[in-house]
Amino acid sequence: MMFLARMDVEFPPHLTPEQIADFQAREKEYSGSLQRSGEMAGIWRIVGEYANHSLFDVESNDELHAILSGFPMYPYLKIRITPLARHPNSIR
Ligand SMILES: O=C(O)CC1=CCC(=O)O1
Repeated sequence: MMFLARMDVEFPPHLTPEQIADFQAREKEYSGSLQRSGEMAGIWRIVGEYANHSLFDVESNDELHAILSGFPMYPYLKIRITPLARHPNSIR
């Protein structure tokens, strides 16, 4: 099952730059492992925003939820999910 996620990052003002850098480092590690295992098929920065579009290839809604809630920055992410189905005109 393919899902498109839009994630907007909203850090609260009380976090220090060091705390933010730590979240970003842990996020990069977790995201990298999901990309290497294939559950995260890609991630793109949305130009001009602290936000991304990511593509997930997972077995179920429950698996997607577990993956998303495992992101270290999850408490600071506003996530919108679009389930994707194969388009009849797709040649792949
Ligand atoms: O877009 C970001 O920087 C936040 C993020 C969520 C998943 C990821 O890899 O980065």
